[in-house]
Amino acid sequence: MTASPSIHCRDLTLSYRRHPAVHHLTGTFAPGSFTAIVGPNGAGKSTLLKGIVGLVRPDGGTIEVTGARRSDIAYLPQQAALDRGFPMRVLDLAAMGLWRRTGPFRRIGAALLGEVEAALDAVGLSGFEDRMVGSLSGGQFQRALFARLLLQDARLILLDEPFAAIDARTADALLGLVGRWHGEGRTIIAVLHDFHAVRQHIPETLLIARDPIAWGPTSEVMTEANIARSRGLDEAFDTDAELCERPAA
Ligand SMILES: Nc1ncnc2c1ncn2[C@@H]1O[C@H](COP(=O)(O)OP(=O)(O)OP(=O)(O)O)[C@@H](O)[C@H]1O
Repeated sequence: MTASPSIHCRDLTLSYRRHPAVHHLTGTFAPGSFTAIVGPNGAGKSTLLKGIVGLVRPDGGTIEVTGARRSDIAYLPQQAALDRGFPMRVLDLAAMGLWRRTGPFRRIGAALLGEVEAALDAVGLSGFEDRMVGSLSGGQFQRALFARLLLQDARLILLDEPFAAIDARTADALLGLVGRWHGEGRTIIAVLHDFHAVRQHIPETLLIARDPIAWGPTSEVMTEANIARSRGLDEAFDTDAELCERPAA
C-alpha cells in the first residue's frame, strides 16, 4: 500500500459570498488518522469537507492534500444531497466505485462482478443486486453507498453524516467497516452528530463552530467546557454579519 494521505489547513477561511462558514482554521489531519468533525448545525462541518474535495475554494489561507489527488478522494455527501430518483440497480450503483479502474461506460467482466457482489455482501446487501435504488430504505441506500466506497478503495475517505437517519444496527455495522478501513492505514474524516459514538470509536476530533474550538485526541477535545463554548457560537453564520476582515496570519 502507498503512504497514507494527510491534509494541512493553514489559516483556512471558506465563505459563501464572503461570509465565512469556516474561519481561520489551522491544523493537520495526519496520515492514517481517523477524525470526527463535530459542532452545532451551521458550524461549517460540511463546508470544510467541500473545501477539502475542492467544491468550495478558500478565500483565505490554504488546504494542502498530500498523498492523494483530489480526484482520488472518496467523498460521501449528506444523503439529502443525493438524487435517489435516478433509475439504477443497486449493482450498478456499487459498481460505480470501480470507475477509476474500468473507466466510464466499460462493461465489467466476471472478476470485477465478483468484487461488486462481495462488496454488497460485506454491507449486508446480498440479494439486492437487481433492486432499483429508488426502492431502497434510507439505511439500505446508505449500505449501497458504502459498497461503492469499498470498491473505490480510496486512501482518503470523507463521510458527511454517514449514519444520519439509519438504525443503530446498520450504524454499528458501517462504523465497524470504517474502523477496518482505519486499520488498513486509510485517512478518514467523518462529520458526526452522535457524541457517544465519537467518544467510543473515533480517536481524533475537530470541534468547530465556524471558528475552531479544539482539535486533537477525542478525550481532550470532547470536554463539557469545549462543547459549551461551541454551543455559544451556535448558528455563527449570519448573512448580516460583518465580512471577515481579519488578515491571514
Ligand atoms: N451554498 C451555500 N450558500 C450560502 N450559504 C451556505 C451554503 N452552504 C452552506 N451555507 C451556510 O454556511 C454555514 C455552514 O454550513 P454547513 O453546511 O457547512 O454547516 P454544517 O456544520 O455542516 O451544518 P449541519 O450540521 O446543519 O449539517 C451555514 O450557516 C449555512 O447556512
